[in-house]
Amino acid sequence: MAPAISADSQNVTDFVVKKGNGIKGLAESGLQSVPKQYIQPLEEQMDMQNIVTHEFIPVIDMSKGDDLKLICDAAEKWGFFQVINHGVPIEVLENVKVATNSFFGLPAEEKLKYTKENSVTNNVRYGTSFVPEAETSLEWKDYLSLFYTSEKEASAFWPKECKEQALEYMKRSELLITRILEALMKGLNVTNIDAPTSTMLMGSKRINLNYYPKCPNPELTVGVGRHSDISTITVLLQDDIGGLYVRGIDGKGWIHVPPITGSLVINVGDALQIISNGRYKSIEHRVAANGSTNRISVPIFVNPRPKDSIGPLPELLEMGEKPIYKQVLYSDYAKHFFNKAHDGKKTIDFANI
Ligand SMILES: O=C(O)CCC(=O)C(=O)O
Ligand SMILES: [Fe+2]
Repeated sequence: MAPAISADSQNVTDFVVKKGNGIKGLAESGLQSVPKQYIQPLEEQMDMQNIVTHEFIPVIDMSKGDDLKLICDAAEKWGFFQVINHGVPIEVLENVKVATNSFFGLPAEEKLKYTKENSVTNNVRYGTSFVPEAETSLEWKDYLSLFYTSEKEASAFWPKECKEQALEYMKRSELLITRILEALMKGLNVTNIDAPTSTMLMGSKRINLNYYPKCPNPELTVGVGRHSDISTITVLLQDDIGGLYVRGIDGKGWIHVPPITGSLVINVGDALQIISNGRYKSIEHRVAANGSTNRISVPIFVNPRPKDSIGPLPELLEMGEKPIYKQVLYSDYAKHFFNKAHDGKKTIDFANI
């Protein structure tokens, strides 16, 4: 099939970014090769020589009663783990995947209503890549990002194709999130989580619906470039396709996070690395593009509130630890992250002392 649009750069940007077709629309137009703005520099392309196959991120069974130490050890060593028997019903997970496909299945003119230019609220955003205006190479991904403020606002503004399912997934994950954060705090000898600590750990939430269309040259581009999340923790639902890679513990190589039906991937974000004074690690990760099939994922980013100031917990400093991060306003930290292309672990330098 001939491409519906010419490969001219301006045309591609117009079609994908401005007209709301997304990279999904472009991929479905029958394109034979990735347009040049999607070609990543050689050092960012996925090199299969760099895949570590003898190491695995832990899988923790939350029903066994021995999860506390396993969670803390995994967060310290790997920054990533998967949980099974976590209490979030499988139908809730299946429903949010179906809803993700429903949203991205909408015609471009419907999705266009939620772009940065058109959305009636900053808290609902449909977009493509990460920050197209700041990136030299684009990422092969479309997304819908939903910042939760209240049930009322979500009911009024979230797209009807995914509103209920996304809200249900968020609500049903709350207990799991609390349990994991409490375990992580216990690991730091913080047993009394007071109100300010609680809001710093989980005062706000953002849910993203990610869509990675099938790609004609997956080796040349990326689904998501190397980055660490800026959350305290991220709860990620992925489908059964695979493609998420996590930096190995020695900083070398990439470890695949294999899809496990019914599981959720948990990772530490920069905010928790800062709050824990470097004890828990926010590990770099990336998503490969796929040459044979579409992929979806649905992360919940558990965050401080924008107006919260974050820094190493006073309890740690009182125990004699020397702070390695300063206090930063979370909204400043987030702004720093969202104003530039993904750049691995560099974001956290913003909070270095
Ligand atoms: O799609 C995935 O598996 C991960 C996505 C991701 O890293 C992110 O949205 O921050
Ligand atoms: Fe991420």
